[in-house]
Formats: sequence, structure tokens, C-alpha cells
Amino acid sequence: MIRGLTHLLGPDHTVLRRYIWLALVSGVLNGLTIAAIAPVLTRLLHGDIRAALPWLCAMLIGVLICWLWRRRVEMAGVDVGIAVLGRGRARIGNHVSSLPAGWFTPDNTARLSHVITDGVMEVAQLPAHVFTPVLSGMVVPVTVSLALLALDWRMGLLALVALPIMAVVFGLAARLGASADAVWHQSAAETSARAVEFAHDQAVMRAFGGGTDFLDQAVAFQQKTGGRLIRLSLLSGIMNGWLVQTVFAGLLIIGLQKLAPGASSQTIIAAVVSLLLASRFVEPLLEVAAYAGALHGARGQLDAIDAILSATPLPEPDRPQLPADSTVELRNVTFRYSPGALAVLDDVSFRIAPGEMVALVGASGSGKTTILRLVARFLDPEDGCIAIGGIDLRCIGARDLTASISQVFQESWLFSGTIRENILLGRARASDAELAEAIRLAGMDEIIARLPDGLEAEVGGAGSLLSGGERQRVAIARALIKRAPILLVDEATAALDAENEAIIADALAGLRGKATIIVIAHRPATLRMADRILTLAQGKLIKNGSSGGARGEP
Ligand SMILES: Nc1ncnc2c1ncn2[C@@H]1O[C@H](COP(=O)(O)OP(=O)(O)OP(=O)(O)O)[C@@H](O)[C@H]1O
Repeated sequence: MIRGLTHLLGPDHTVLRRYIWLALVSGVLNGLTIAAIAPVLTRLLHGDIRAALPWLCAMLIGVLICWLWRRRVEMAGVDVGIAVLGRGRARIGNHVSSLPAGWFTPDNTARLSHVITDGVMEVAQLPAHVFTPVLSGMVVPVTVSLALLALDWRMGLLALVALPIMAVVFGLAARLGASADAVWHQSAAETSARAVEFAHDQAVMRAFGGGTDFLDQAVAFQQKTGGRLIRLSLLSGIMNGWLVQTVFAGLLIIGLQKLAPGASSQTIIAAVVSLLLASRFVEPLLEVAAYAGALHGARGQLDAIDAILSATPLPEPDRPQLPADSTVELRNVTFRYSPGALAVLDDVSFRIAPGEMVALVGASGSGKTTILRLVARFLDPEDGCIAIGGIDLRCIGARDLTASISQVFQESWLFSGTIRENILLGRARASDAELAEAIRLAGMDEIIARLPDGLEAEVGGAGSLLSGGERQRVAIARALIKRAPILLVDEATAALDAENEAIIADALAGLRGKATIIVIAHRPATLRMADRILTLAQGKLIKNGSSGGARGEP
């Protein structure tokens, strides 16, 4: 668990180290203060107040130091929490942004959103609310059992032997809950993802009279996994508590034996003090046992964070090379989305010269979008290589590759913010004149004139305040302003009226010869405009010919 937190904090793990050190010292100080009860009580019960006084003072000073030290531990715990919320979150963000775009499957996306919202918060609260009593609960009994050893060797020995046994049982109980917890976290992530989908796609569901079945299934699964988790947490809590009580019973039996009739007053006093210490020995252990649920809950979150941080980023070249020009070449590329699955692309090779416009055609599922994803290096091929300007994509730095490629994909992803911000995402430093030119070429002048806030109009989450065609035009303006030497276009099959289609055609025509264009083409006009048409069928390139031969194809 500590390792997981250290991984999350990365170079900032020193705050965690400081906190642990302070918490352990706090445990020792607490233990020593509790142990001081023994000489105080012994002397008081013997009626020797004068001899008890120095010990009493030492104990009171100990209580004060413990109280002050505990404040330091709490503040250090808060510092760790703040580091987790701030730098830990940033670390997850930085790491995720270095992962291949292909990593963002619905499952991983749901897990990521669950971790960023709930997981990090749960982990951030761990030090202040859980670790402090747990660390103290582990150290105090060690110190108290040493004091017991000095008073009654049999009780001390039992306490010392019981400690490692309890540590093993507590660990096993935590492991028992951890697997149930991992399944629960996964089901919780899935339920949140489905709830968002459910809300987002209400219009479609209502149109088709869709029920809530898919959401109900996720909720039912979460209920089942939650129930199992609660049962196992309860079981492990009971098991831990039962073990601590058994050890306490053993200590009581040994201590009470001394109170047999005829025992000397000295023996009775030693027995009473030992029994008091025994109760202080079990108290923190019961607290640790009670925290078992919280601990393995947090472990589940830490494991989920660890899984994200352990995902392999796209390897960056040691010595990045720059592409010589905007040639795009696939050499014997084979790709499958998961090991053992059918090859989505099978030994595909082609070369596109700088400034050439190539249309990709083929039946649905033939691999057209996958080719664009591979050229943009969302994913790496299994076999073969993809090169830009003669350089393998794997030898080009991520920043240079991003600068080389513009994309207009069907989803036309827009982000919350204004139209201006969404377009300038293409090139933040574009001048006003360049912005105006991109807007004109993307046919957005009239839309912007119509909106009360013009360029400053908010597009809403994922561009929800704009129509499908308007979203597509913002995406085109963004791609145009970037002026990348390579343009990848997935021509939308839906949501485009004749006007929007004409605008896309104009934008492509304007770029013809200036950029290397690969377009997944659906319209005859685009096919006619292309210099060459590549036809795919079931992941194989079956035709690589001039556009003349394909004119009129859908
Ligand atoms: N993320 C993914 N994980 C697993 N399989 C995928 C994934 N994306 C696509 N596929 C599969 O890969 C194959 C090729 O998909 P691709 O999207 O490249 O086809 P396409 O030719 O662009 O289809 P369309 O014209 O319908 O968009 C399909 O069988 C598809 O089911």
C-alpha cells in the first residue's frame, strides 16, 4: 500500500516518508507514555506517593508531547493528502497523456474517470484518517508488550508471540477483501460509465423505446459485488476482532492466576498493573482490526491507480529524427487490436507522395479508420512499419509527429469552451488574420455572424450546443489553421447536408497539392477529386489505382 502511494507521488514521495517517520515516532511515544502507567500505579498502590511523583510528572509530560506530536503527524498526513490530490492527480494526467490513444478503450476510460474522481480522493484521505491510527496501532502494542515482559514474563511473551501471528492474520483478511474490492471498483466504474451513456443517449433510447436494461444490469452487478464486499469486510473484521479478543483472554487468564487467595499484596499489585497494561495492549489492535475494511478499500483504489500508472506509454525515441517531407508510407503493415484476434490489417503496403490526395474506400469494417489511427500513431503496428518522410513513426518525437498531422475525424471532438478556443487548439499562436482565413475556408463566417456571442460562443461539453454540421466545420477550421503537412480526414457519412458536404469538398480542394491528404471517402465528388484510390477488403489492400477507375463509386 505504501509502495502504491510512493508510486503515485513519484518524486514527491518525501512528504510520505516524513509522515510515516513522524507517525512511527508518535506510536513509540504513545507506547512509552502508556508503559509509564506501570511504575506510577505500582508506587501509588504501595502508598508511596513521593516515589510515584517523578513518574507521574514524566507521564504527564509524555501525554503533552504525544498530543503535540500527534498534531504534527496530522498536519503531515494532510500534506500527503494535498500532494496526492495535486501532484498525484497531475502525475496520472501526465502519464495518461503519454499513453497511446488506443489505450482509451471504454473500459479503461471508465476506470480512469472513476480513479480521478473517487479513487484519488479516497487515497488522499488515507494518511490523515486511516494510516495514523493504524501505524500507531501497530507500534504501541510492541512497546507495551515490552513493558509487560518486564512486569510478567509470561504475559509479555504471549503478547510478543501473538503480534506477528496477528500481523499475518490481518494481512490474510486484508487480501480476502482486496480481490472483492477490485471487482467492486471495476463494477462501480462500469456503472458510472453506463449512467453517463444512459443520460447522454436519452434521445436515441426514447426514439427506439429503449428501456433501462443495460443500466439495470450494471447496477445489479454492482449491487452483487457490493454485497459480497460488505460480507467479506464484515467477516474479516469479525475474524480480526476475534483473534485480538482471544489474545486478550489469554493475557487475562495469566494475569488473574496471580490473584489467587493468599497472594502477597506485591503480587496482587503487579497483577492489577499487568492487567491494565494488557487492556492498553489490545485497544489499539482492535482499532487496527476495525480499519481493515477502509484499508482494503483504499488498496483497491491504489491498485487501480497503479494499473494506470503501469500502462506502457508509447516509447519515445532516444534520438528523435525529423521527417524529410510529407510522404506517407506503409510497409507490410499487419495489425490486430488484441493478441490472438483476427488481423484487422494484413500485410498492407502503399506509398503516398507529398501533396498527393488519396481516397480510402472499402466495405464497413475493412480497416480504413484503423489505417488513419496507425498513421496518427494512436497505436503501433504488430508487424511492418509506417513512415513519414522516410522516417519510421517510432523514430519521430511525439511533438514533431503531432505537428506533422492534422485530423478531421467523424466524431469531430470539441471541448467545453468557446469556438475561438476550439479552433485555436490547432495552433495557439495563429494570428487574427490566419484565424479569419481558417473560418472562411471552413464556411463558418455565416454561423459565427448568426450566434449572439460570435467567436466567443460556448460550444458546450463535446460541442453539444452546436449542430453536427457546425461541429464538423469547427473541426475543419481547427485542422486548417494547424497547417500540418499531412491531413487525415474521415468523411462523415451522417449529419451532413449538401452545404456542409460542399464546404468539406472546398476545404479539401483548397488543400490539394499543398498537403498530403488521406481521406476515407464516401462521396463521389471526393473520389473524383482524389489522385488515387486505395481499396481495402477485409484488411487487405486489393486495389491501388487512379481515381478514374472508381468514379461514381459510392
Ligand atoms: N478499438 C477496437 N477494438 C477492437 N476492434 C476494433 C476496434 N476498432 C475497430 N475494430 C475492428 O476492426 C475492424 C476494422 O475497423 P475499422 O474501423 O478500421 O473499419 P472501417 O473500414 O473504418 O469501417 P467503417 O467504414 O464502418 O468505419 C472492424 O472489424 C472493427 O470491428
